[in-house]
Formats: sequence, C-alpha cells, structure tokens
Amino acid sequence: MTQQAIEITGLRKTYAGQKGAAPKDALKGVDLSIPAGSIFGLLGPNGAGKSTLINILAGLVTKTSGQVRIWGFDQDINPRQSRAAIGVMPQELNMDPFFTPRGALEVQAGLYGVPKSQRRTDAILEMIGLSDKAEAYARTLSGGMRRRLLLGKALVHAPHVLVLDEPTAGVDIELRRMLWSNVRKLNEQGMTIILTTHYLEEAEQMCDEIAIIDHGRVIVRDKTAALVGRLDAKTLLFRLAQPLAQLDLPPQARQEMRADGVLAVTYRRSVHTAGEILAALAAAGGTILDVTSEDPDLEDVFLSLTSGTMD
Ligand SMILES: Nc1ncnc2c1ncn2[C@@H]1O[C@H](COP(=O)(O)OP(=O)(O)OP(=O)(O)O)[C@@H](O)[C@H]1O
Repeated sequence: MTQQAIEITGLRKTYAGQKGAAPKDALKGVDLSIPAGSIFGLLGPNGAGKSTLINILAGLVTKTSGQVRIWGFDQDINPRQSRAAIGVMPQELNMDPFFTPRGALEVQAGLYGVPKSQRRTDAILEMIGLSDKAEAYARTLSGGMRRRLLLGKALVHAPHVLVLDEPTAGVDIELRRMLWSNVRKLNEQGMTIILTTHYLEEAEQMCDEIAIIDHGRVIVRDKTAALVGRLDAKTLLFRLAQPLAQLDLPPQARQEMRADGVLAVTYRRSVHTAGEILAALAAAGGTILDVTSEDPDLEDVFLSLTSGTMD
C-alpha cells in the first residue's frame, strides 16, 4: 500500500459567527488522503474552504472535529511531530521589514528547533536565488523575492510535505517558472507537494492528482488525467473550403462558427461517433480542408462540477 503523506477523516470546521452572525460551516466532513511523493492539487472556488483546510494542516486553525494525520502522526496525539513534518508557504507577504533573508531563515530554523549544525541556510538561499540578497533588509526586496523567501522559510526544517497556498497568484512568468522548477526538484527528491491554485492549466500540468472542494466538501478527487478524461465532451474543429448553407447534425451535437472561420462541432462521445459528425458534413456537401480536435480541459471539469463561481 502506498504510504499516505496526509490522512484526513471527517474533518469539520465551524467558525463562530461574529457580531451576531450565524456560525459558518467552512468544512463539512472532509475525507482526503494524499499519497507520499505526489504533487497534489487542491482546487475550489473562492470561499470553498481550501485555506481553512491548509491552515488546519499547518496548525494555524483549530479544527472543530475529525482526524488529521501528517506523515503518520496524529495532530492531536503527536502535535510536535505532525507539525515538523509539514512546511507551508502562505499567501500573504507579511514579513518583518528589518529581517534579512539570512536572518529570517535562521529565526525560522530556530523556531523549529533545527540545531545550528544542521541548518542549510546557504543551500536554501542558493535554491531560492537570494544568495546575493542574503544580507539585504526584507523591506528592500521585491514582491517576487519576498515570495521566494517565503518558500525558503517553509523549507528550513526539511519537511516531508510542502504546502503551497496559491504560490503563483499575481507573479510574473519568470518567477512562476522558477517556483515550478524548484517544486519539481523538491518532489524528485521525495517531498510531497500540495498546492492550491486558481490556474487550472497549472494544476493540469503540475499535479498527479487533484481534489476539488466546494462549499466545504470534497466533491471529486482523482488522477488529473482521469478527471479530465471523465468529461464526455469532444469538439472537432473543421476548416472548410466554403461555408455550408445548412448542416444537419445528430440531435445532441451542436455547432458554432468561430471568429477565425473555423466550424466547431461539439458532441458527447458516449452518444455519437466522430464518423457520424463527418458523415453529416459530407451530406451537407462540405469540403474539409483540415480537421483538428479539442479535448475538454480541467476548466470544463471544474465548471461542470461546481457552481462555476471560480474567478
Ligand atoms: N475566521 C473566520 N471567521 C468566520 N468565517 C470564516 C473565517 N475564515 C474563513 N471563513 C469563512 O469560511 C469559508 C471558507 O473560507 P476559506 O478561506 O477556507 O475558503 P478558500 O477556499 O480558501 O477561499 P479563497 O480561495 O478565497 O481563499 C468562507 O465562507 C469564509 O468566509
């Protein structure tokens, strides 16, 4: 059996309502296991409960009920070991402006009780590309550098599991590339990676498996390819010699003329075959110059499963 990096059972979180507001059930009984060594994506619309889940894993939010095991350690029974097994790169860029990157990494290592002889401050600075800024005050660092420092801070205690909360929101392409190449390297070295992202394409490229959370529940969890494959829709794109006067498609297929003059025909693979679509075009007298196909992507999966409120 694969070892599980994270095992969550029946996890609930109810925030007390503030100023007379009703209590908020942010997590309504989440069961989720994340295999060791994977890159796992946690997706969901705003307010779905992702941050709550991550913050519970990080030990920053107290759960209402349920069980959380990190690297085999129960959070309630072995809080210290479960905490030592995980590192979190948070979203917010708040940091003490008077710390230098070296100072921030050293303080963080101290907080985790990493003995001086075992600290890897120079190696981490090198990895996050801040060796030449090691002694600069944080307030002089750019947003991108601060983010890299946050990644470095999450790594000081060499955790088994690294959680990245929206690591690439609003960052430029170069930083995104650097982050992903670091993440891949860490994963190749055996680190389990959990990431939340709003960029579905990114999740599709990076993650082995994905869970989608909506309204405090895991509504789907599968291998990325299987998730995308689960969608039945298929689109054929035709470039025709001349526009068709009329095209009679099978009843459940639909057509759309795109701005670039390409005719897009979408159908359900479980209902129709590509042959039926081609036959309909031939019957309409269409001369096909070129045909390509479009498979559904994660966005289609996402929209078909959630209320489509992702922004
Ligand atoms: N401290 C809090 N007190 C009360 N309600 C909260 C608190 N933190 C979060 N919530 C509510 O719990 C729900 C889940 O929030 P959470 O931040 O976990 O969602 P999210 O999926 O991370 O969203 P986002 O992508 O916007 O960060 C939301 O309805 C939110 O308003």
